[in-house]
Amino acid sequence: MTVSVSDNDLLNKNDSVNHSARYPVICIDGPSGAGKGTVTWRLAQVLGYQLLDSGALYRIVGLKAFEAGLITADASHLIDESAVLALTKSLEIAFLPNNDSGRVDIIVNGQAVGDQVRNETVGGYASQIAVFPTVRQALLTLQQDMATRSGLVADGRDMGTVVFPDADVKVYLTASAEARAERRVTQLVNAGQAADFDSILATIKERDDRDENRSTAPSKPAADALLLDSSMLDADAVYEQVKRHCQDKGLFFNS
Ligand SMILES: Nc1ncnc2c1ncn2[C@@H]1O[C@H](COP(=O)(O)OP(=O)(O)O)[C@@H](O)[C@H]1O
Ligand SMILES: Nc1ccn([C@@H]2O[C@H](COP(=O)(O)OP(=O)(O)O)[C@@H](O)[C@H]2O)c(=O)n1
Repeated sequence: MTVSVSDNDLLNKNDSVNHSARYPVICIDGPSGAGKGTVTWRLAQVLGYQLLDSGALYRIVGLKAFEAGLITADASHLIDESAVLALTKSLEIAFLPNNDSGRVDIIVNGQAVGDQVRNETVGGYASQIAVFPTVRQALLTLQQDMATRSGLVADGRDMGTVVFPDADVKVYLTASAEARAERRVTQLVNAGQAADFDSILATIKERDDRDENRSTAPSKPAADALLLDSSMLDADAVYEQVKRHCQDKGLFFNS
């Protein structure tokens, strides 16, 4: 697998203040719906850093594994790890930051992958293949390589624990499962789609359970992470707290 990122205005804006050979890395980990993507995007924009949406990598592999018949939606049969690994290695992925959506667009083997990859079902596929150590290993160095060109804000489950253990800033963003399910309902309703709170809550809890209890790189706070519960905070308040923490760790903000 290869991953590339477009050289657009999101990248390297802050290069003038980063003269060291090692670029700053900010890790934002936590469960689904905690608000990681929202604060990651804003930090990347303000700081001019590159953005790593690591969940998108697992989502792409999960979707392609489902399409290839390697996994089922109900996680009912034993998955062939070596087949998922071979598929992972065959993928060429490009990320293109999209200012309209506040997310990265994803190109796989030259073809744009639509919004489908962001839905809850594909999140479930992702968490099925994310348990495999060999698949995680195949994704490791290409994630780490993204910190060699500019500052990086990395969003995921194991950014602070496994991928960037020496990161300058680590945040573990949580919220109650109910608050996160409510956000997903609002998101779907705003997109004109039907949303059932109870089934979304059940799906979120199932994914939390799989992500937190797998043996390789489980979702958990790094020992040196700031723990932030966003249940009672809006997105601006979360950003301000994370920004303050970054400043405490020596990162410079122009605005
Ligand atoms: N602090 C917050 N309070 C309420 N809603 C939020 C907050 N942060 C993000 N959201 C909204 O919740 C949804 C999920 O946020 P997102 O950043 O995608 O979470 P994650 O990346 O952790 O899954 C989005 O619709 C987003 O606009
Ligand atoms: N660093 C990461 C990122 C995601 N993942 C897996 O990929 C799934 C989708 O991640 P995501 O970050 O896109 O999900 P959301 O938090 O946006 O719902 C997670 O539920 C994890 O199973 C992972 O194992 N490690």
